Amino acid sequence: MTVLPITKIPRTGLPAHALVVGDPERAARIAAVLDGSHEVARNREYHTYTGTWQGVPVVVSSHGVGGPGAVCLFDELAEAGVTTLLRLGTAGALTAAISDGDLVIAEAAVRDDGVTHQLVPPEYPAVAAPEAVLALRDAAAAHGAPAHRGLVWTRAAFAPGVLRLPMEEYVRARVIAIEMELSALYVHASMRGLRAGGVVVIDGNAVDEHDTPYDPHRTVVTEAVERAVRVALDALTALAVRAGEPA
Ligand SMILES: O=P(O)(O)O[C@H]1O[C@H](CO)[C@@H](O)[C@H]1O
Ligand SMILES: O=c1cc[nH]c(=O)[nH]1
Repeated sequence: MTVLPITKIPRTGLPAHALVVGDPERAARIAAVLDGSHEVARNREYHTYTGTWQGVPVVVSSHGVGGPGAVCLFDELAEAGVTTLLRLGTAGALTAAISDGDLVIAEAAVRDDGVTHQLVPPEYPAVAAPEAVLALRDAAAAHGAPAHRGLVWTRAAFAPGVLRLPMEEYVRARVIAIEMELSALYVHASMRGLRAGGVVVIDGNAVDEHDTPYDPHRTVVTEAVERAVRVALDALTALAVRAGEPA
C-alpha cells in the first residue's frame, strides 16, 4: 500500500513539520493561508494538506475529537516521516484569570485521555518539548495574542456523566484549561522520540458552565482561532528553522 490505512496519508514525501487540529474545517482554513497548498489525503475525520508557510514546507491534518482517534493520526504521521507536531485546538478555561479568546500554551497535560493508559504506565509523563513551548510563546507575543503557559487537563469525555469530576482538585492544583487530545499527543511524541507542543484558544469557562454555555462559534473565539493559526504556523516554522540546533 502506498497510503497509510487509517488516514490514507502517503507513506513518503510528507514534510517533517505538522500542525494538527481537531476540526477538519479548521485544517482546510489553515491550508487556505499556506502557499501552494493541496490536499494529500482525506479519510474519515482525517483531512491532510501540505503547503509552505514563510517558505517552510508543512503538513496540516485534522484528528477529530478525542485522544484514541487522534493517536491513529499521530501514529500514521510519524510513520510518514513527521518529526515535529504542534496541536492548535480549543479548550475551556479552569480559571477566571483566563478570558475567552486567550491562548493557553500547554507545558504538560493530565493524562485523562482514555487511550494512553493502554500504551504506557500511568506514571509516564505527558510533556511538551520545551523549545515548542518557547516557540509558541514567542510567536504569541509577536502577534500580540494574550497567552498563558501551564498545565491542561486532557479528558476523554467531553460532557459530564453522573460521576463527580475532580474539577475542584485540578483547579486547586493549578491546571488552567481542559481539552481532549493534548496528553495523547505528548505521550505519543515522547514514546516515539518526536517533538510536540500545543496551543489552545479558550472558548469559555469550563468551571462556570451555567454562566457561559459552551459555544465555540462566537466571534471572540473564531477571531482568536484565526490569529492562533498564524501563531502556530510561525512557531512551527521557527522550530523547523532551528531544527539543527543542539538539544
Ligand atoms: O477544537 P479542537 O481542536 O477540536 O479541540 C477541542 O474541541 C473538541 C471538543 O469540542 C475537542 O477535540 C477538544 O479538544
Ligand atoms: O474539551 C473542551 C474543548 C473546548 N471547550 C471545553 O470546555 N472543553
